[in-house]
Amino acid sequence: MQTLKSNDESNSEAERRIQRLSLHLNPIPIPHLTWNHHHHPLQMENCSRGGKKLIVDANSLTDYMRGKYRDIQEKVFDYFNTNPQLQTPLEISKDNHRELCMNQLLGLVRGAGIRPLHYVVNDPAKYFAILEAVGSVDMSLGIKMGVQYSLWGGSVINLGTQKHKDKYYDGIDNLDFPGCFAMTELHHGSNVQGLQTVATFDPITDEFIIDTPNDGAIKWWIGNAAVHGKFATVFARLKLPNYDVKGISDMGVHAFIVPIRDMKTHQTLPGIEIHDCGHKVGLNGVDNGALRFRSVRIPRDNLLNRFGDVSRDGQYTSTLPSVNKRFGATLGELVGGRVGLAYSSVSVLKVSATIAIRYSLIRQQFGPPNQPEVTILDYQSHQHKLMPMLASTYAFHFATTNLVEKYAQMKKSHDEELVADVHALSAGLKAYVTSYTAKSLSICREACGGHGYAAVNRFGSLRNDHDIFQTFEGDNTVLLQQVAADLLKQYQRKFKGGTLAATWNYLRDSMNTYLSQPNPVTARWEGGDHLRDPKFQLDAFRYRTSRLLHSVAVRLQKHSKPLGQFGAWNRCLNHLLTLAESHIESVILEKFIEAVQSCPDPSAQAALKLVCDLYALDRIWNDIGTYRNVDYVAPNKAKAIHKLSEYLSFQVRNIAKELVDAFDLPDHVTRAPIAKQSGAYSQYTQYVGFE
Ligand SMILES: Cc1cc2nc3c(=O)[nH]c(=O)nc-3n(C[C@H](O)[C@H](O)[C@H](O)COP(=O)(O)OP(=O)(O)OC[C@H]3O[C@@H](n4cnc5c(N)ncnc54)[C@H](O)[C@@H]3O)c2cc1C
Repeated sequence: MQTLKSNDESNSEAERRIQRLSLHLNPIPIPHLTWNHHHHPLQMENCSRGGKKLIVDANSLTDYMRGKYRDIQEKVFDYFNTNPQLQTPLEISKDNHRELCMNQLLGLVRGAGIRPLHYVVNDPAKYFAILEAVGSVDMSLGIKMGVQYSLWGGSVINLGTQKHKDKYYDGIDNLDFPGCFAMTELHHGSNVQGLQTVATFDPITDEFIIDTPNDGAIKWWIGNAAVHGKFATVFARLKLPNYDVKGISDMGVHAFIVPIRDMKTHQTLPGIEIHDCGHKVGLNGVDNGALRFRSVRIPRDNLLNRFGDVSRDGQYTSTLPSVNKRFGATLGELVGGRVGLAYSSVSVLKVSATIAIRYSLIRQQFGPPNQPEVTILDYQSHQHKLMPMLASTYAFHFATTNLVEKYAQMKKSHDEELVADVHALSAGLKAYVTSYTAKSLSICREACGGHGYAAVNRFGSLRNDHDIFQTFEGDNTVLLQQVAADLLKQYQRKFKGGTLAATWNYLRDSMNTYLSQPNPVTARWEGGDHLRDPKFQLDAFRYRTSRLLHSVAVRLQKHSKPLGQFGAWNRCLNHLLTLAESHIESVILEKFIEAVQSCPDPSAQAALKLVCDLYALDRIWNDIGTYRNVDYVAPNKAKAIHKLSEYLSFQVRNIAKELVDAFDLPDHVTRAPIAKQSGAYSQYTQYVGFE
């Protein structure tokens, strides 16, 4: 068995070995940051592992990355740090976890005095910052808070009118009115228009009668329903007596406030049956339940009537002309949940990457005979696992921060284009980021070997709790199709001479470039300056998206005659999903490049540029087959891209410590003993009981 050695024990032999390990990587000088207005020379130092290493000041990087709302995040961290009774233990039963989670939320609101609904309404970016911090205390708590404030609170605020705000705002905010968001049914999750619960208007009593017409319509998976909820926003088909035809008209899916438990006794109200959805793969601090309604009467006022209303005499009114438009507007108001998930998923990725990288910097395994062992992050394979992931974490940080800003702007301006933009962008980023994080959590666990499997080192709970982020608030495969559909709409608009929404603007130029063949001269350019030029990188991403968009549009047209629209869509589905992902990658890169360019500190800017180049080139390399197939990249260039991305991984490894430090996650947030910033091994041995 190899003996464990501390970090300090590296000596010149080990350094020489690492140098040998990295000899195949020709150092390529870091190109001038031509867009750096400050023109400070970049500071480099000789690296013990060979080559040059950037000198990075993690603090200035943190200052740049840190959102405006760090103070409130620290308030959350401090509150839980100083209230150990509110920290979630590693082993806890489902029922205890649910109670603890409710107490954590009560503590946050009534103990720490943080009022999330206030921020949902007035400062959404601050609300998402709180959600992020709370999620890193316990992801169940983040979701519980999301159910109460984004979903239950958000539906009342965004789908209701002033009378609803007057009646419910304070109770939701101070948790007197814990509530649920009851959309999904046993038979329908993604296809919300297929919901079957009904709300029939009774003009005699001026009430709606809520019914579950069959078992397929039982509301399922409803967070906060099994134990704590007193109210639910129930999505149901609004039915009205139609006197003209002596029948009933279906006005489509609407939202209704339904009290489900008695305010005083907490007993389930008559006509309502509630069951527990049971033990889950993760998020067991959230009490998901199933609800059945049998002729449950609620006042007419409980219809959340912003987009459609029913008068005392049973007349339906709406400013929106069709069922589809009303449905679109209703769901459009709920994108906040998606924005929050994308943003929180990045924070899960930050925690996971921090644990894996900090540990990989102290862990040593193997070495040349009779020589000190090598730090595992110096293995090329390990760099390949973790460095592009670290680069992606940075990329997602800037992309989701931008999304949050856009969302906050949209809430203020209600500008129609911005609404459409945020809708598609939130769908795309939520799908892309949560899928990436889910895969990365397994990679991080594996990168930490056996110790990654100890529950105390977090990967198990992070993976289990986060996994469902891929499904709720819109299944990722379904969301990507919305992005593809939106791109096709924009594409058609372009050919009709219309304008493009801001996020898709690039398509105007790149579609034109695409329609000509790739340039055979630039296809051969392989110099480091060229490959690290943001213009080359963005062009390559956008070219791929434009090409996929054009080709799928042609294919859809071809297949729609024999197969119909639905059949044609299904025939091209994988192509459409690749298109959506490619587009989202372009947007992420664009936001990253903008963030690098606006960074005021030269050392932080140089570090970000390195990371951004790795993000871009690694993605291009991952999809090199596509680029080669159309001769966008000649064989020599493909080889240069591969070599450069390996080299960049190596360079990023050199500043990996500073890069994870810049996430600014204190040990009491990362919590894993193997990732402690000092004495990791001793904390780990103490955890299992050694003195
Ligand atoms: C822990 C948890 C908490 C939840 N909390 C709530 C809550 O509080 N309130 C609430 O209303 N709901 C809640 N949900 C429900 C959740 O929103 C749904 O599960 C989600 O929307 C997906 O729907 P589904 O389960 O019906 O999946 P399905 O739509 O049945 O999807 C199953 C599979 O089919 C694929 N698929 C479906 N449609 C298509 C298509 N058109 N093209 C290609 N593939 C397709 C999907 O990609 C997926 O892989 C929760 C769920 C869970 C597990």
